[in-house]
Amino acid sequence: MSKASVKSPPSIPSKSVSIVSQGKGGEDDDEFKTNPDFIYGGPFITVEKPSPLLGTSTPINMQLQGTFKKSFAYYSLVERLPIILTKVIDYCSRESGSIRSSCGASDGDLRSFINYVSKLKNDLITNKKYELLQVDTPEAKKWNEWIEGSPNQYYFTNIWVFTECYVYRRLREGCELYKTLATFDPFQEQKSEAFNSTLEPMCVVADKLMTMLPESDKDKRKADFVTLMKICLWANKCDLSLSVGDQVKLQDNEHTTGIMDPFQMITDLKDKLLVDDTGKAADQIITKAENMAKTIEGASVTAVTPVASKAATAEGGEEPEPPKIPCPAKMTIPQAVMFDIVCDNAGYELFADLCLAHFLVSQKIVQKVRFHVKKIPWFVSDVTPKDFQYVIDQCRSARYDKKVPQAPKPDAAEGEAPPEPLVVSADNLHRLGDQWTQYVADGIFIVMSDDFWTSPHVYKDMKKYDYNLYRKLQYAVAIMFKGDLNYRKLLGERNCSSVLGFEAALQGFIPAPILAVRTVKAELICGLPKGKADQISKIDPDWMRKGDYGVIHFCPKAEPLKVADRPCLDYGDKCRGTICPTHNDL
Ligand SMILES: O=P(O)(O)OC[C@@]1(O)O[C@H](CO)[C@@H](O)[C@@H]1O
Repeated sequence: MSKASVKSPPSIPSKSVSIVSQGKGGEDDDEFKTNPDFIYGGPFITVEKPSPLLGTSTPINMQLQGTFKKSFAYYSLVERLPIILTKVIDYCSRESGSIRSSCGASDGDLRSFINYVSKLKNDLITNKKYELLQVDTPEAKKWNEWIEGSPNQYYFTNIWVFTECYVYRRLREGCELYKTLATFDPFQEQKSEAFNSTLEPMCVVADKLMTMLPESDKDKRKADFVTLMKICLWANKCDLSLSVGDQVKLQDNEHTTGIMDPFQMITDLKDKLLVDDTGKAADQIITKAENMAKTIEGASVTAVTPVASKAATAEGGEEPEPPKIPCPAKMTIPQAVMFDIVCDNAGYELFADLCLAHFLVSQKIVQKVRFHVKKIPWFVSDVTPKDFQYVIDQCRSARYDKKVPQAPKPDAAEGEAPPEPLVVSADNLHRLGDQWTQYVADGIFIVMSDDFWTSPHVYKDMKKYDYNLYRKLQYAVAIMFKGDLNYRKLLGERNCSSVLGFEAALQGFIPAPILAVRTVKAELICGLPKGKADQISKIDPDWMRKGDYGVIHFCPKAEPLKVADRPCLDYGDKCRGTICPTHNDL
């Protein structure tokens, strides 16, 4: 069976880039040389400075950083991220005509953007100090506070996740600086190509999902829930940042049937699923959802309905004001049973998430699903609100037809008709796309894009930086965090012991029960049996860098939902104590 076409990074990081020193560093960095950034005793005399880098991998319990030259963080900063930026530059140069006409951007704007990205790339590879954002928005101001408050403000020696997020935020600023490029997504083309290249597995999953939607008995419902979590897991292989923008081919199992079948992939990759909490998660989420539904129903019977007030319309008539709900800061019972998905990649991975969401709604396990996406283009293929709409629209209109003739059975009688060919078509994909459009219109699928998801902060600090979002997450029956970046943030970007339990690894971040569904693409992991990590390292020393292995952790614990000790942040003065204007996301 051939492997996914994700490029394997070398285990020894490249030596092609020499990084300019900015601080005190380790002794064992033999290749480190500085550029002559000042002239001492004559021109072109190289000045040796102590290197800030260390020739080690990330020590246990340290946060991941480019400082450690044998780590994937270092390799990513020295090789992958510069390639991603170079591809943006190439794309803007190659497609300048079409970009200019679709955005209405001038040649000058596009050239300035290209220069901005080139400088950003140069600053990264030469380990310059971060620059502050220039755009004047409240969100950019917050970023500047975080940068200035950061104990280390250099690309390689700050925490890896901070630097990576900073680079994507800067890339965004490169667009924001030019009005005509304000909505330009430099990764749009790659995301569209990725979607088109996975139509076949989407059709296969759509066909099977149709059989999972009618109300089913307890055992089938659980089995289907488990299967869909695993479909979601392996869909996380489709990540264009790990592949530096190259298209990712899912595990190739076509040789068996002539069709790329994600369900077969679950069986094929069984041994690569290192932590499998799916059974426990399915049971506990279903039970919690049933209890929550009863509580909500009970509360709505006893609740005093707020008096429907009337507002004067311009014509002098009266119009009922939109319904009001209890202030989220005071509310201790959710308005609906909701499942939250903190999304990762667009394309096939988002499609898989939508399938799970559809299943949960159809089986009446939950009433709503909230999708948390990124407000701006992020880590190449992360979902933005536009991508969310794009994936649904493309499902509605996709064209796919494939007939695969099947070989006659070896024991077929003479003259027996050959088996029917296998047919893959987009018919069910269209149906799903239509249904999802309706779910969005009806507020059953809710798309949220809070700024926090594109901040550099790890999740144990969410309460401190975005209490409001933390509070909203508390209303969920469970939250599924997708992918590697979310996993890194869940674990605080810390190289904890691989045997540390998932709950302990979360360091107190438990707004609701958490389901982490991630293929392993960075050097941190928890919840493994003793000796397992070493055993896999012997088989493949680079196993944590390629997305070949996966984990599905579940932590059932959640912080109890009490009246908040802070005021309503969403509506400020408009919040009248216990009643707030409608939240469309609660
Ligand atoms: O979150 P995702 O899409 O699963 O992975 C994101 C990712 O590609 O980006 C990071 C480095 O850029 C790695 O940790 C990880 O491999």
